[in-house]
Formats: sequence, C-alpha cells, structure tokens
Amino acid sequence: MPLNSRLIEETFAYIDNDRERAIGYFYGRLFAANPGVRSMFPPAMDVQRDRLFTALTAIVRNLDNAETLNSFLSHLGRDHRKFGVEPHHYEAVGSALVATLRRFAAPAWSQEAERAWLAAYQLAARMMIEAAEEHSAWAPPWWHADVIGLERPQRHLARLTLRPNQGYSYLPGQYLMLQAARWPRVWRPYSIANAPQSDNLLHLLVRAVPGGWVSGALVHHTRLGDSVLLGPPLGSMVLDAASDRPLVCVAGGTGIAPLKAIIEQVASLPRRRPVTLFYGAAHSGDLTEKPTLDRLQSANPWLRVVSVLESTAATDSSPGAAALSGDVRCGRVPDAIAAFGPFHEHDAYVCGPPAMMRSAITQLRAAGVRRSRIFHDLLPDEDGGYLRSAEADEGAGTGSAHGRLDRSPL
Ligand SMILES: NC(=O)C1=CN([C@@H]2O[C@H](COP(=O)(O)OP(=O)(O)OC[C@H]3O[C@@H](n4cnc5c(N)ncnc54)[C@H](O)[C@@H]3O)[C@@H](O)[C@H]2O)C=CC1
Repeated sequence: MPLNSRLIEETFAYIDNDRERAIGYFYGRLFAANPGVRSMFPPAMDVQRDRLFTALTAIVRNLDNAETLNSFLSHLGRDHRKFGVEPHHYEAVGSALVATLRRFAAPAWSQEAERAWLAAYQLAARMMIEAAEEHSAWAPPWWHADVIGLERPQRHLARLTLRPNQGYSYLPGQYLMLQAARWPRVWRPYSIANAPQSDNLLHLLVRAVPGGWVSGALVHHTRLGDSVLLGPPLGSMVLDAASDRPLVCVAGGTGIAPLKAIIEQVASLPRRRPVTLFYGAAHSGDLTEKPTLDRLQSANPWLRVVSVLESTAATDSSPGAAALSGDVRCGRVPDAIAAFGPFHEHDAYVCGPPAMMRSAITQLRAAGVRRSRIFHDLLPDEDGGYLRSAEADEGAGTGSAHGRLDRSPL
C-alpha cells in the first residue's frame, strides 16, 4: 500500500512549528511509559532532541523516495545497535510518536492520519530492525579503539590515531559516531581523515568546539592509551565508483578530513582522475593538513591544491601567506572557485561549516557543476530543513542522495 505522504507531511508541519515542546512531550511520554529506556540516552538531552527532529524530518521528506529512505533507515538501524536498541523498543517509540502527533497536530488529526502514520512508522521500524539484524551477523554493535597517536597542531585541535580492536571496514569519505570514556552514552560524529590502510588505523581531526563535550574531551583530556568506543561507519559522501569524472573538492577547516580520505583513495585508483582541491581557513595556522597535502601533490601531478586564507597576514602562531608553498589565494574558500573552472565535467565534494558549504554549492553550480554531481553530508538549510546532495537538481535525473541523513540517532 502506498504511503499517504501528503497527509503525513501536513500533520508533521504542526510538530515542525512547535518542535521544542513537541519533542519534549515525546520524550516525556516515552520515558513515563518505559522508565528503563531513559538509561539508554545521555544525561543531557539537548543534542538528542535535535537528532530526533532531524531524523523525523528526513523520513517525512523522503517517504516517496524508496531508495533514499531505505538507505537512511538501514544506516540508522545499524547505528542504533550501539545503544542496545531491541525490536520491542520500536513499539514504545511508535506509541509515543503517535501520541505526540495526536496532541500537536490535533487540528488536522483524523483516523486516516493515524493510519497513515502507523503504516509509515511500521515500515520505517521494519527497515531499521532488518538492517540491524543483518548487520549483527558480521559486525559488532560497537568497536573499542585505543588512542595510539595524539598530536595537537593547535591549541584547540587534535589529530588522533585510533586502533580498533577488530577490523573496521569503511569507505573514504565516511564518518563514525564516537563515545569518549569521559562522557558515557554521549556519541558525536567525526569524519575519518584517511583512506583504509592495511594496519587498520583510523585518523581523526577534531576541533574542540566551545561547550562541546566529546570534542573537548578528545582534544584536551585524551592521553595515549585511552580507549574510545566507535559506532559503525556511516554516510554516503563517497566516490561514485561508476564515475571517471575529474573532481573538484572544497574544504573548510576540519572539513578537510573526509576529503583527504577521498583524495588518498583517488591516489590508489588505477585510472587517473584529476583533482582540484580548494582548502580554506581563517589563518595559515589553521591549514593543519597542508604539509600532508603538499606531499601528496608532489607525488601526484593530477592533484592541484589551492590554499585559500581569509587573512594572509602572519600571526604569532602561524606564518603569513607568503611563507606558504604553492597556490595561495585570499578570501573565503567558496569565492576562490570562480577564478578556476569551468567545472562542467566534474564531480564535486564539499565539506566544512554549513554557511561555507551552502556558498560553495552556489559557486560550484555557477562554475557549471550539475547539482546531482555535488556530494556532501547532510546540510541544514536556512529554513531549518536539510539539504541533500541531489536536492533541487536541474532535472538531469534524480542522482542519489548523499546527505548526512544517517547522522542522527533518534
Ligand atoms: N563530514 C562533515 O560534515 C564534517 C563537517 N565538519 C564541519 O566543518 C566545520 C569546520 O570548522 P572549522 O575548522 O572551525 O573551520 P572555520 O569555521 O574556520 O572555516 C573554514 C573555512 O570556511 C570558510 N567560511 C566560514 N564561514 C563562511 C561563510 N559564512 N561563507 C563562506 N565561507 C565561510 C572560511 O573562509 C574558511 O575558509 C565545522 O562546522 C565542522 O562541524 C568538519 C568535518 C567533517
């Protein structure tokens, strides 16, 4: 039976308009009816609330896109194994969700709306449960990993090398959820900064964000030998194996991490795919991965690295632009794109702060990249929704979704 996506979207809009109260009510219902479930969640629920809403928005927006929905929910189901989620928990969540909708979407609620939501929820739960069961046949719910390398190229930034306790198979460009010992049950996403290696080591680039629990713990309180927990690899901002197009990559700050992994993968391909990388930062000291990229560029003539600095003046802790090797431009990283290109034939990969990504997508389109060939993780739009890679394509086929839809556990 087809899902009644129109009715679902209409009723969801009521929650969207009152999301804080609605999500508070949802968790209140869930925990009141199932007190045991509370211990599966972190002590502070603020980020969790946002994740629930992100996930619900993604589901509602993709009800008519079976492929994206299935991919998103499968990732979500696999990732939920690390919380200890069992099939019966889905029933509890479904009851709390429908009770919340009944209350907040009361003006538009009807038996038909209730049936539509139940059908959609049952489908979503089934996809998540099946994906989790299939995953459990060959992968653990989480991995222990030891911190075996720790560098602090800057006061608030750390480069971590992790050794998982068993094989960790992922694709360059993917990210994982990580829990530091200091904050039990608090998981945060980090992109993996290297392509898979034979030694099974993972590199992460972490900036301590103000008030960030896990990033602060990783940058300021981690020692060699500490242990962290890792969820399964997530995300679909990966190389399109069917494409042999040249690449244009746009990275802002620590957003270089997944793009560096992708460039390392390109270096290992039998077929050459030229890459132009725009690597932006406020100051030269923030271009922490530049030495590695310079080495890659020296060894691979198909790679062109363009550094873009907001301020090219020297600071106490970093040299000025003149002291940097290679092509250095001044300004914000998306603005540098126009001086290059056109990029009609290119696949584009974008990662960094959301405002930078939105601007880079606009500039890439102006430089001729098709929307369906711009790959990025989930990106909040200015209306509180989320942009996917293939969204608003100019009618050139639907492409596939590459949004970080699967970043958000309920
Ligand atoms: N897979 C993912 O989605 C990942 C996302 N990130 C995100 O990347 C960001 C990196 O932060 P930082 O290292 O502090 O970088 P940052 O905030 O210093 O910015 C780096 C670059 O973005 C440009 N930029 C900043 N605001 C802009 C705007 N409004 N318009 C145009 N360009 C702008 C700057 O000019 C600079 O070139 C974080 O928000 C982090 O969450 C990082 C790693 C992975």
